[in-house]
Amino acid sequence: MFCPANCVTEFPCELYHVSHKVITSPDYIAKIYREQSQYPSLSRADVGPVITSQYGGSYSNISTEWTQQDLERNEIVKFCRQYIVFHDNKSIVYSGPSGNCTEIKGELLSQDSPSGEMKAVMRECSIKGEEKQFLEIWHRNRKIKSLNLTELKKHGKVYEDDQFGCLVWSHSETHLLYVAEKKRPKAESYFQSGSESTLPFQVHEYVICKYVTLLPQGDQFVYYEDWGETLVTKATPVLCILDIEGNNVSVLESIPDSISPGQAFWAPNDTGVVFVGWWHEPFRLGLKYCRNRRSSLFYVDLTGGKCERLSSDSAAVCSPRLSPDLCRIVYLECEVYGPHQQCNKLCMYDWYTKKTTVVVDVVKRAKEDGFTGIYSTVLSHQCWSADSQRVLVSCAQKTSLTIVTFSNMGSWCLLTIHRDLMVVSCSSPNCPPSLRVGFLPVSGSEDEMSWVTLEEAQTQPEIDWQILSFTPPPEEDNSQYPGLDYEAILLKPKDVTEKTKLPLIVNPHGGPHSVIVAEWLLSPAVFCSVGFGVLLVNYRGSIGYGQDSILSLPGNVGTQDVKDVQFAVESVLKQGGFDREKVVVTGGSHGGFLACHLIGQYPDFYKACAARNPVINLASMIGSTDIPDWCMVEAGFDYKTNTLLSPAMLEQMLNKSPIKHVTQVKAPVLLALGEDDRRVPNKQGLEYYKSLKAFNVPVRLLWYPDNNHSLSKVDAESDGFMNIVLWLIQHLSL
Ligand SMILES: CSCC[C@H](NC=O)C(=O)N[C@@H](CO)C(=O)O
Repeated sequence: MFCPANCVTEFPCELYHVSHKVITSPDYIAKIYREQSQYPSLSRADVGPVITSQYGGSYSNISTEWTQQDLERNEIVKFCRQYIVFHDNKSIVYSGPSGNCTEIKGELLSQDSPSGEMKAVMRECSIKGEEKQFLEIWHRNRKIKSLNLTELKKHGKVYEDDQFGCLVWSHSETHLLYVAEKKRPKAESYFQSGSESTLPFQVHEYVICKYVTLLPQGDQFVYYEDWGETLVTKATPVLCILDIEGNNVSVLESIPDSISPGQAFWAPNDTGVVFVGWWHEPFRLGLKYCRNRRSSLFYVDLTGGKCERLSSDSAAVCSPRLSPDLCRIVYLECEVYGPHQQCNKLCMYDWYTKKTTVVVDVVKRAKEDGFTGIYSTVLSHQCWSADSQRVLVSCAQKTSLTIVTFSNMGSWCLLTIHRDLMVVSCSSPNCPPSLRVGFLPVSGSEDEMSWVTLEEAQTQPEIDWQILSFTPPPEEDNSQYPGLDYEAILLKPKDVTEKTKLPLIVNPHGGPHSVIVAEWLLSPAVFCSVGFGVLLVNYRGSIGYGQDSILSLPGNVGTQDVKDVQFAVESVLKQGGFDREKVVVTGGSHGGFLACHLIGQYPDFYKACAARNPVINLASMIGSTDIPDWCMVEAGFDYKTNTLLSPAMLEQMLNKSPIKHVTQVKAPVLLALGEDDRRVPNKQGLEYYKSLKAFNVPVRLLWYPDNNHSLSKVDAESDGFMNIVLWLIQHLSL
């Protein structure tokens, strides 16, 4: 085998180990990528009912779902694995896998019934080339029902997304609740309708066909507003109920026309349905990554059909979860508009007294206990302790993803909790996700938590990482929000000799109100294994550091965030170990905005840049993105749906944009754009591409058809990674 560091000696050679020269062989880099992309992520876990064996011991079955890139098939595969956990309801006696992995195909949604006796599956499959959706009921070892929802024509496609979608058993296990697109009347043209002679008669602009359905003529090309990035096929959701015994699907009609329902579940005693309703008037704004959309909790009574609002009508809510004693509902609430992700309140609605209390309030700044607030975008579907007294929330706490107080390093994500048996995914930048279980200790003894590992993960011995803290220099302090610190995660190859000077990749996250937590991250891990240092910066404005940090950024984008990143990089360079002549910057979306700002504002500092779907010009983006409010808020204005843009506002947006500095840019730029990006339309990247060309800056543009903002399809992600790493190697002359 040849040395991946491209020297002539036999591998592993001294050069590779001692000087940690960057691996430059594309084949070898691809090999590392392939290996590290094979570590799967945990996407879900369900705990079955407690079973008492004939020998008296108790056990629970745990079913887990994982996802993994399949580079050969060019798709993300989903598979499941079962485990058995023997316990005494307080501690685990014995545990282990109860079989091998099985790939899951065609399942849009699935849910076990509360007793664990049955399972419902929403399945999509192709029959004679046509996509059909089925709702299946499984009982023990057989499928007892398979309802062809497509043929039934009660509604359009079923919603399988995290925003609206659900598949929920009634407490009685007789009905199933789900969300689907509202049925659209098949529109006819005025000229190419079936045939005039077969149409019986015409009433105004409608045609009564077969005396039953109204077919609107001329509506064929009417625009349906959708819910934006990743939700482009979703416009008008409706709540649907299947009566299992009667094989009957009904669509709930009594929901106000001005709201779109989702995240539904059955009310206590199955008297009705509780759901989140998003207001969509005067028009829909994108929902993906946008927690700040006006929405409330509603209850629709199934006997009288009355629909009532249970929470404030001027807030944004999500993730309502009913307690095991069926008495209370907890949910997350935050402000409407403003930053897209914010610190949440954890609210609780008492079903019987109809009173709402705030369990955890917004945290402006961490107090002595260090708690920085709740930043989750979703609560685990099962998040209550068995006694309905405690709620478990996993959320960013600075750079850690933490479950309440149970961990300090790395990231812990609660997958589920059932009768106090918790299932978590646990990872860190040098260790892929492992699966652990443990019983929630009694209240007050949470520190005594002990975990059992069901699925071990291999620590990557070549990766070292640490969390760094920064205090901005006095001239960069924010006078309105003074004294805010921020952090970064630094990954570097292990066992580097003292003399070695590593190249450094700077990577600020997107959002900007998001965070990079210390979890397993594929690209940084591969960059590090290839021989780069990687600095992931959580500049002021990131979530997980208190609401004040978030609020410090709008109006200051392009300056405060840029300077925070630059200060972090300079501080790391001062520590030594990195080559200041070999610093490059990468980023996606707002991270791409920062990357392009950095090469414009520090033209001699960065030697190359790679940006995925970057925001380039706020003024030209506001008319085409699915979230125009983002452009106004980040540029420092309040958003109203009826605001008319003035030249002064557009000027301010332009002044805060990377395009403003394009004439200074020297670093060669690699752009990766998604053809179907609705969030940062590819015209943004194209605008930059043309400007760079005009100013003779080397630029290469990668265009990914059938990809949206995240460029996360397997071929786009893997091709993007290889192109980026080779672009950086080329322009650093490694
Ligand atoms: C109008 S696009 C604003 C940037 C975008 N924010 C929200 O969607 C962004 O930076 N997205 C991040 C994720 O938060 C990304 O990495 O795509």
